[in-house]
Amino acid sequence: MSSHEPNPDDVLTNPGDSGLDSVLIPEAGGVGSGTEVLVLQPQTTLKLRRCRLQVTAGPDEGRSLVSDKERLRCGAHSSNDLVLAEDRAVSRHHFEILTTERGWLLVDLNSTNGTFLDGRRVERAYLSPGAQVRAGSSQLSFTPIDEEVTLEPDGEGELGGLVGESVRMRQVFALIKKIAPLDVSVIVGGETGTGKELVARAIHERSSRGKGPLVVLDCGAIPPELIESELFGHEKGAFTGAMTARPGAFERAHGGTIFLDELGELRLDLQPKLLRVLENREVRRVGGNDVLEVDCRVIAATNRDLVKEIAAGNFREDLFFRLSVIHLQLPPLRERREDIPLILKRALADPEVLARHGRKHITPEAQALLMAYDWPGNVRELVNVLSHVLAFSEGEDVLPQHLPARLRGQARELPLPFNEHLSFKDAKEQLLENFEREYVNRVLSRCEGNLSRAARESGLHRKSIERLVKKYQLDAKGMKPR
Ligand SMILES: Nc1ncnc2c1ncn2[C@@H]1O[C@H](COP(=O)(O)OP(=O)(O)OP(=O)(O)O)[C@@H](O)[C@H]1O
Repeated sequence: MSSHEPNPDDVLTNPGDSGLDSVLIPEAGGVGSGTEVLVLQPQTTLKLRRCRLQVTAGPDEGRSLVSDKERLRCGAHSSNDLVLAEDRAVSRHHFEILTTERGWLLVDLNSTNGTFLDGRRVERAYLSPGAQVRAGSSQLSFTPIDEEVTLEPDGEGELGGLVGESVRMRQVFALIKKIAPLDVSVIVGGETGTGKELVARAIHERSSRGKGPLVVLDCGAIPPELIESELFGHEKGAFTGAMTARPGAFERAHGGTIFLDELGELRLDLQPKLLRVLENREVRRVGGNDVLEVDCRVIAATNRDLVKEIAAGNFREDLFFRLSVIHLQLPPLRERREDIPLILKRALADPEVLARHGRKHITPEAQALLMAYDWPGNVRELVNVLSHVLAFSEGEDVLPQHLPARLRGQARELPLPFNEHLSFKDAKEQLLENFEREYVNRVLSRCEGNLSRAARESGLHRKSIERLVKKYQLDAKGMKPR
């Protein structure tokens, strides 16, 4: 795996930090030593791990493969990723290359004639760039390819059910489009109701597995004693109540994607079992003897800070490492309030809503209250409030009095959002920074990213606006009308 050179303008932080969009690029040594989290800002680059395997001599000379798979198999059988069909001395499944936390691991699959690395027979060995592998009469050369992709906010204000025109959501859309075709695991973080499941669906639908199944398993909602059989399935009579055999979520997701919601709730003793499935791509049903091969992409969601959970001993670092090839953090709604009008507009234009409630209009006063509220339940809460309002408001106009009391109460006396647990100086500094960021963001959005106009309207010097834009890494360009 490549080492990541941070750009001086990048901000390094923890994935749990207040909803910053982030791409996590695990480094050798794992979470404790050197894991970097790169805050995804406009024009931030995303590093992708790929490798090339090329047959340089032997009957299949000229064949090659570029892959981003976590496990890449090579052999004579057609089910391998790289098929050496002509070489009679190659076994059906000869060797595989695994992406591990320490690098690319070459593993011989009990081949008849052995696997050789740089001339020496090996069972397991790490590959370095340019390594020469021999299988049967074939010589192969291995090259890691680290691709850097620049991610700019997407031009669209929605993607697969997700709505949002804020720079941060459009960055999320760009990231989804980029990573969907890659067959890598993803962890989606974010508070409850921020759209983690929608992200998983969008990734699945845009991947090569999109026509296959998407199996959703909520690790937090299943009784602890059933989770193992839900994940891996069970045979008839495996435990009291197992009247019939049942395939588990992994088996049902074969050829598609498994979405493990609330991964942070998964019991510690089950975590090694999950890791084993991910590494071997095989499951054994509870009470069963047969080993079943499963081929599915894993997307996991959590609203817990898994790095903190690892430090507290509640989550296994190796499992986290395995799953977090890409870590996408969704921002809470209160940090992208500018998305609220579009979410409301889309919801009101929904044909079902129109058929049931007719045309509705949210008055500017009601919209101001909706924009001022903090939405601890995020978009889910917003959608719920809207359905409540539609059910109880008569006439076309939605007025402030139609909104739940908690929204009206908060706007009357908006508390100063400071943290009293910090020292006075630090709390004041944090409050000021939040104010600066929010103020400049709003002025720039209003002025469609035009710095001179924003300077005029705010009474600030253009240089000061530029300094603040840089300090908070705001995307003035991305605020242009689309
Ligand atoms: N950006 C968005 N645009 C439109 N609707 C959204 C958006 N984000 C979430 N929603 C809606 O909010 C609700 C909750 O979304 P979802 O289940 O994906 O959230 P979640 O983060 O997985 O929640 P939880 O952590 O509680 O499982 C759904 O009704 C979904 O359609």
